[in-house]
Amino acid sequence: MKLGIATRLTLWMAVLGCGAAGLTGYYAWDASCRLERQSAHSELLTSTQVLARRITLNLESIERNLQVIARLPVTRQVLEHDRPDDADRLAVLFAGMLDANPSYLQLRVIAADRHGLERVRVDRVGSVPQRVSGADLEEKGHFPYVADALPLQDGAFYLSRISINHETSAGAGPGLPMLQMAIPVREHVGPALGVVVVNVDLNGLFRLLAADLPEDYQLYLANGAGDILIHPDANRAFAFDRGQRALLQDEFAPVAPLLSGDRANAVIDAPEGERPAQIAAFVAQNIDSPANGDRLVLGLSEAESVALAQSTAMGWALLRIVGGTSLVALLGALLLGRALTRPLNAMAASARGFADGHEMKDLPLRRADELGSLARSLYELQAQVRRQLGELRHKQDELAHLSQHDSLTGLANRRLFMDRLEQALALARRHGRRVFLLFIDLDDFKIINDRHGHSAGDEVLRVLAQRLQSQVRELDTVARLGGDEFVVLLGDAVDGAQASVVAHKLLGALREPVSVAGLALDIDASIGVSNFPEDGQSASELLAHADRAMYAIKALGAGGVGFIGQVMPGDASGGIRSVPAG
Ligand SMILES: Nc1nc2c(ncn2[C@@H]2O[C@H](COP(=O)(O)OP(=O)(O)OP(=O)(O)O)[C@@H](O)[C@H]2O)c(=O)[nH]1
Repeated sequence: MKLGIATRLTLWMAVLGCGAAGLTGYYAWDASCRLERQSAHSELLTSTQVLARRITLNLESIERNLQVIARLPVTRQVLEHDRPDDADRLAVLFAGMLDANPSYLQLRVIAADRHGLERVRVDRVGSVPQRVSGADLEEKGHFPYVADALPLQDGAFYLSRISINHETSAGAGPGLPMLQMAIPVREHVGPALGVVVVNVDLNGLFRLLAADLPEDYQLYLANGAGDILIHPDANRAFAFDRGQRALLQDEFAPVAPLLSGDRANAVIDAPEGERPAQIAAFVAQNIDSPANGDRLVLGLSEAESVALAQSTAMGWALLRIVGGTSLVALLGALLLGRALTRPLNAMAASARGFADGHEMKDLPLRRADELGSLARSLYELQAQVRRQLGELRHKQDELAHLSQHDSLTGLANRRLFMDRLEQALALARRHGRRVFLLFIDLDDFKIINDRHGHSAGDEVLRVLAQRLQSQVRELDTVARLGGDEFVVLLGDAVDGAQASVVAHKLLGALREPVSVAGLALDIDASIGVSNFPEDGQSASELLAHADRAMYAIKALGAGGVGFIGQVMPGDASGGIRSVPAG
């Protein structure tokens, strides 16, 4: 199928318009996605770093609280003297501290002697601090938070690994992920009297720390081996406690350098797998204590769809804009295509009309653009073609005239004369009319040429031709057969008398002197007359008889008019009858 300019133009413009709008939209959306992703990376990393810093600060705060308790005189007195009053006062303090610190599960003072007997202990039961006393107090000397903390220097503290609390006898937090911190209590010098121990609820601690983070952030925590401690999917946390293994580096491979200490942080674009695509940031945080150090890896993640929500919304908005722009481009292309092709079609129709002989009209001549220029060119072309056609017709007319007329005198030539004679004979046959033919030959014309020159002879021929023409009527035909021979066809002469009158009138006109180059030249002529139907039936027959009559007159030597047809016996002219003038 052949497409027109309008269709092709429309398609091209539509493709270009839609393509340009689509590319612009795509690159704008892509740039927006990249910027928003970078922004999400940066926000996540900063939030994770802030969270890690909060952990450190929180642990420092816990340590400070324990230091304060360890240095209280009442704490030492409880350990040294085991007086109930002191224990009561310390228990009230512990209850107040549990109230003030929701992540504290348990606060205890444990003696170094008596196998590490708990002296003062306050547990959190539900949300209420509750003192444990009397026979419910237990010996804890064999637990690391006692055994490892007692030898510590003043100011140092013990920090347990994060684990699930399996102390079945413990009044608070059984089965919960937990962190224990302990500080020795001593006089200025000498061995420790005991330890102050706090059990911290890990989940509670992180709930507090992460309370002001956006809701869609998900928290990860792993120990130095990569064991997951906190995970959005609770089933993956503390897998080692159930004899399984769930490692953060298995889920997020780029975390491995953080665990080995090669890197401090990592930002990850986790592709879609078991869960939707995520953006995550991880920070390694050393938890140093004189007794045992550990490394924690803390992470925050956000679903990519949430992180890039604005870009997604912008993508849809861009899609609508691109769709609208494409529609406008399509309409514009359609209108432009029509605007361009309508005048072109009109011009094409005009040109076709011109080819069929009509004048070109409705051309957009006043337009200032290329179409206007094309229209003006067409208009000029039309004018030129018309001019040239006119000239051609004129030349054709000239040629036609030349082919039928004598170039010297302008009279009809032999061909035209014979045509007219044939026509006249046909009419005469049909209407039963007569036709008279006069054959005129100038006498001694050669002498004029010889004496006065050929051009003078020409002038004489022209003058005499005009005289002949002026003496006959419009229906009659005067022709020059060549040289000094003329013929006259009398179209409506009815009889010989009328023909004779005309012949003598012509002879008289010829005999008038002709002025050439200041000379008055006398001319004479011999005229032979034949007529249809008496003297012949055909044109050539009539012409030959008129010629014969003319020669017969010429032979008499004095010019004049002679008729053929009525043979006069004994006439020396051989049937030629000389007709006297008038
Ligand atoms: N100037 C001029 N002379 C012509 C033209 N055509 C023929 N002639 C001359 O006309 C003359 C005709 O000569 P002829 O046929 O002998 O006739 P004539 O001299 O009139 O003699 P007769 O007919 O016997 O009276 C010749 O000299 C031709 O050269 C022409 O177009 N112009």
